Amino acid sequence: MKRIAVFTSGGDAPGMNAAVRAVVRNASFHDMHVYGIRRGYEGMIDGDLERLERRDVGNILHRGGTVLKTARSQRFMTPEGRRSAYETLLAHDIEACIAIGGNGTFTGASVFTEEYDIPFIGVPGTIDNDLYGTDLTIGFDTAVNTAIEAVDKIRDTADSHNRLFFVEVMGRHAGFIALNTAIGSGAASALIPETDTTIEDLVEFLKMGARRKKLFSVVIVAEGNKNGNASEIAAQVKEKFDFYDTKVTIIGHLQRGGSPTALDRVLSSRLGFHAVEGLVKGHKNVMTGLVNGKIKYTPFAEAITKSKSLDNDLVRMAEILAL
Ligand SMILES: Nc1ncnc2c1ncn2[C@@H]1O[C@H](COP(=O)(O)OP(=O)(O)OP(=O)(O)O)[C@@H](O)[C@H]1O
Ligand SMILES: O=P(O)(O)OC[C@H]1O[C@](O)(CO)[C@@H](O)[C@@H]1O
Ligand SMILES: [Mg+2]
Repeated sequence: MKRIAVFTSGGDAPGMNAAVRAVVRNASFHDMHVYGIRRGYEGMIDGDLERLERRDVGNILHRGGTVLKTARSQRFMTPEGRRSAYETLLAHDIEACIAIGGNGTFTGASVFTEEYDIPFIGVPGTIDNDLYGTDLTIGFDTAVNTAIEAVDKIRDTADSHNRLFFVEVMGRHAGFIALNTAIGSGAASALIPETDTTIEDLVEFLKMGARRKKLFSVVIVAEGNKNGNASEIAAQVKEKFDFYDTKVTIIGHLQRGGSPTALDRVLSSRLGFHAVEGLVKGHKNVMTGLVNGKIKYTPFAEAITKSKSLDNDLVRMAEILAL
């Protein structure tokens, strides 16, 4: 294999640049030419790509965001868009692609590789950590660290004013960020999509805290939880229990930016490096993951259809430690 392409797609995640660097450097080691496609599938459709050499990916490992830019592409969802993307790859004699993104990106790759015979290897890059076939995704650790730092600050002011704060964190369909933020910041509770905590349950829990002289409280709300957004939940709780002065903070896209943590830098480097190793060994249409500390290749079909379950022990522990 002589010419490959790499691109980032979906939401950006801290560590994507480290993964791009690892792909380019290892592919160069194997005497391959690498093309960087800008703006994910959008750039693939538009022919927006250029050759990347070793020096082109210097000084990016520590930077957040993605130097290749990213996009959510409506056009790639159509057969016409995917045909244009294929024509771009043909025109540049690209023999394989390395896709850095989340479940949507690999769903797109799966559809594309059923239509066209070009091998793809996936690198899990999403702050949501919602991919089966890897214990961690690129950007998750940095996002959790950012959220915890924010909650530490909220605690100071919540404590000073005896207030109840609802802090909303990202996680479209998954509670990994919320649960880990709650544990790491010592929050009273986490409302996550994977559990069935109702407003009544939460109110009972907060009442118990108040009886135990808890003068302030922080509740972490995953955006994908079943009770609504943080403001809606705050309003419902206030109606049933108005002991605390209640405030809402949405951390939002702060969680997607910033320099990657050490863990994310090493993870991204390993996954990017082994994506190229996978291609060299003849793997195709698989996602490179890290399972129990070891590199594992999981077919796209499994990575996107199987769901990664939350560790129930962590859920139980979070509840007990918060009491
Ligand atoms: N069924 C599909 N068919 C074709 N392309 C798809 C499909 N699903 C997703 N894609 C492509 O993958 C892109 C990225 O997906 P998505 O926006 O869901 O982000 P993601 O990769 O899941 O990352 P993140 O969740 O971190 O934002 C989509 O914008 C679209 O171009
Ligand atoms: O930046 P956008 O396109 O609004 O996407 C936000 C979504 O992307 C993610 O950050 C990553 O999937 C989700 O947690 C969040 O719901
Ligand atoms: Mg996703």
